Amino acid sequence: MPAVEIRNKIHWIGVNDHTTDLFEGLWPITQEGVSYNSYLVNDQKKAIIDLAKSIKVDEFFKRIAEIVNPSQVDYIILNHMEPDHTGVLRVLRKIAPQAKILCSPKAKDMIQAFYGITDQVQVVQDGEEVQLGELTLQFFMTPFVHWPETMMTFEKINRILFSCDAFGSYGALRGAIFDDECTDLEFYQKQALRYYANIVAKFSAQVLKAIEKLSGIPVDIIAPSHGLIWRKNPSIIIDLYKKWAEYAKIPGEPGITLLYATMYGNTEALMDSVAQGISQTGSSLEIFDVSRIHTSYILASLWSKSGVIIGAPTYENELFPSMAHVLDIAIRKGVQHKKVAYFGSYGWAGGALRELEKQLALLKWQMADTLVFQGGPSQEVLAQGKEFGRKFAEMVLSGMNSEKNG
Ligand SMILES: Cc1cc2nc3c(=O)[nH]c(=O)nc-3n(C[C@H](O)[C@H](O)[C@H](O)COP(=O)(O)O)c2cc1C
Repeated sequence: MPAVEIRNKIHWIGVNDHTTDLFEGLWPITQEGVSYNSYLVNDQKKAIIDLAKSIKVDEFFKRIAEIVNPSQVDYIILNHMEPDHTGVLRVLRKIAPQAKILCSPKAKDMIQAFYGITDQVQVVQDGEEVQLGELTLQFFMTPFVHWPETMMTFEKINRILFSCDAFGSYGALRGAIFDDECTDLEFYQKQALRYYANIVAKFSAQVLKAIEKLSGIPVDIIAPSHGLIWRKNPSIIIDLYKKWAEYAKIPGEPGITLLYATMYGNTEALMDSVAQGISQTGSSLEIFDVSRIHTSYILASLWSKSGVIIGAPTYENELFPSMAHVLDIAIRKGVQHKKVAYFGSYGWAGGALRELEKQLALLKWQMADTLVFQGGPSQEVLAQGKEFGRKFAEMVLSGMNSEKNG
């Protein structure tokens, strides 16, 4: 996709990545892709704000060359050191050795550690400004959104906030780079939530701090490093980020994530009854077979919904491994404050619940109900399952004030 003018003298010079299967080596993007948004300010001085992953080197330099000769770049602004934004730095340094790298105090050592670059690195302080001619860039430290060295860059005349990972999403750009040109905002909002739950959620307290810190700045356009540029309605993505960051402190919106795993269909049979019971209440419901659906997608649901139902059989005296894995990732990502219920089949002595309770203690999720059964579910157990789902969903919908009953 060729460079796109955002405002006079300011261009998007990003690249789409359709070949990386796992973002950060972990999160699937085979279907969705991702963009590495980079920006060129072509004033008396020329500045590039954030770069791209090294595999996109050819395309990236072609994009710069559409606007300026890459050797004439004066400033390279690194908001964040993660290699999806800095991977082409060594090449750019070779092409434009005179260009000054501007970065946060914490990023200086990291530039040396990641790329062996020490000269022409200039640290900027919180609030510091750099005049490029008509346009002025101002820097704001936003630590841990997403790494400790992260900062954001604000162009004062056009009021554009180059926010790096904050307000970003998975999803390659499909021709439209602006929110007002995009015919499928829902796709990017969904991918923004998945991106948030996978990558940013752990730092929700710092996200809220950053939003609060920047609230006094008159922002017209949010230009993140991944996904759409929000120029018509930046408040949409700001409000979503605020809401998602708050979910680190509260259970989330009323609704249920139903996770299940099954070897021979016994637990799955009960899952259908449980889902039937839930659906009678009108509660929102997302169902995931945890052995087949990647945790990346499950985390988005877990992060945003207040209730979780776990259906899994006993496996070698413990919880079924793929369920234990999902919950382990939820522990690492700090998914907390949920109400939870468990059901599952066992063959002779059970044991899944024992291990689950250890994980729930780490998650600080509150167990509301359990339903364990031996072998296949009888008609009676299926009826109990339906009731179990209905009762739990009603509790979730009513704000989850009911006491523990399992
Ligand atoms: C590899 C394997 C290990 C199992 N380990 C246990 C166990 O330790 N304790 C137990 O009570 N049942 C155990 N079972 C039996 C299952 O829990 C039982 O078959 C259950 O009905 C399976 O539910 P599903 O059809 O939903 O997978 C095991 C089954 C398999 C295949």
